Amino acid sequence: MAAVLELLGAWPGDRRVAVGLSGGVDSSLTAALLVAAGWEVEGLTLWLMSGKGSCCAEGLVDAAGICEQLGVPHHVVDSRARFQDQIVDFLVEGYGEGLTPLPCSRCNRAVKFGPMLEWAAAERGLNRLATGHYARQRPAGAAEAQALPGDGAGRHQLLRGLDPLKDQSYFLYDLPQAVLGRLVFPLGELTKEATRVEAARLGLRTAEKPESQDLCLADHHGSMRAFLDAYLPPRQGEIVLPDGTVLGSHDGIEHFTIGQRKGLGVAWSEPLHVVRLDGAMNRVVVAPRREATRQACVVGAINWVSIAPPEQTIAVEVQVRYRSLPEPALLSPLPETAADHAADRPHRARLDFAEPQFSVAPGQAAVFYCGEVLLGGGLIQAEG
Ligand SMILES: Nc1ncnc2c1ncn2[C@@H]1O[C@H](COP(=O)(O)OP(=O)(O)OP(=O)(O)O)[C@@H](O)[C@H]1O
Repeated sequence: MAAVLELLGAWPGDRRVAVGLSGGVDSSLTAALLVAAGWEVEGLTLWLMSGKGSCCAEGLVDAAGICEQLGVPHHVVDSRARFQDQIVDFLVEGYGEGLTPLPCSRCNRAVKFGPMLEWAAAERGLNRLATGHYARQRPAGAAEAQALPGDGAGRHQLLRGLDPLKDQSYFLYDLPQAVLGRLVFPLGELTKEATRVEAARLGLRTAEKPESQDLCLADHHGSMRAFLDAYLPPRQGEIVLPDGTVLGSHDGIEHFTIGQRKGLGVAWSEPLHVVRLDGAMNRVVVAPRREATRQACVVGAINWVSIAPPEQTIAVEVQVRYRSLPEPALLSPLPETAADHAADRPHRARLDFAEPQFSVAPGQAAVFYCGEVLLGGGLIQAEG
């Protein structure tokens, strides 16, 4: 803990900071550490959803309680409309089209970090934001000289959190440089275990709160299935082999994901996996495992973080899911199309995996690393 306090104590420049408080133990300790290191802290909670539960009313109360305990101001910003528009509607639309959309990175960019920084600057004159994410940020200039497969000059770097089991850098790949340069992640240096121990030692009232699920919407609705059922009416369709042979039926493609084997409800001579979700035909396509891997994929809407957009093929390690292991791949930039050019994330690339990959799901993020440094990331595109 002494090392974190030392790091925060030596942080260059402005020591006034808004802390994003969810009411959980991670953000509580983040605020407590910054206070202990002598920073001027104000708590900021985004009200994301109506209802009870730790993500809603309960979270707001716990966040207010922590601020009271630490003797710092607390602010609540009603962001329910933005969350509904940017996350809930986006998810429902994506699942309906047969994607496996990733809400968290989008939420961090469009709902949390950008809007929190804007609010803090406009309303409180605070230009820095801290959160309880397990990731690390190295300000441009402070970045240690390190061999990266691209030009990292003048860029703020994003690094994995030191706890390999909690590292959340994957969900932060889409943050723009202007945002990254204003962030502080005190917990990136800690393990989750150390966070719990320190929160208990400091007597923080949220120290014993149970870990939330990876996805807040699943927490809120009880399960992902319950969330989807609330928004998408059941739509009966077929489960088929790639040649069109009908093996069974389903009640909505949104309940399946690429690579899934269990719960298909079809019998075949060998185990089958979901290989494609066909939104137009409302079909789930299944095949034996050997047909469920991909040697390559196209990634779009890339956000380059710790290096400038490369002009040539580079070697990276890539994660195609939050919980997947980093795998070696070659990344080759693709020419921009007119549609790419119009978008705010114009860069696309092709990934050639060293080994065939399983569970490469359109809609999920492919995030590129060089060791602990997050280089960039983008969204896996549907085939063809
Ligand atoms: N509604 C919110 N308002 C403000 N900041 C938030 C909110 N939700 C999350 N955050 C910030 O993002 C960080 C990571 O959020 P995540 O949902 O992954 O929670 P977590 O890892 O369970 O953390 P915590 O224990 O603080 O809830 C939090 O630690 C907090 O700083």
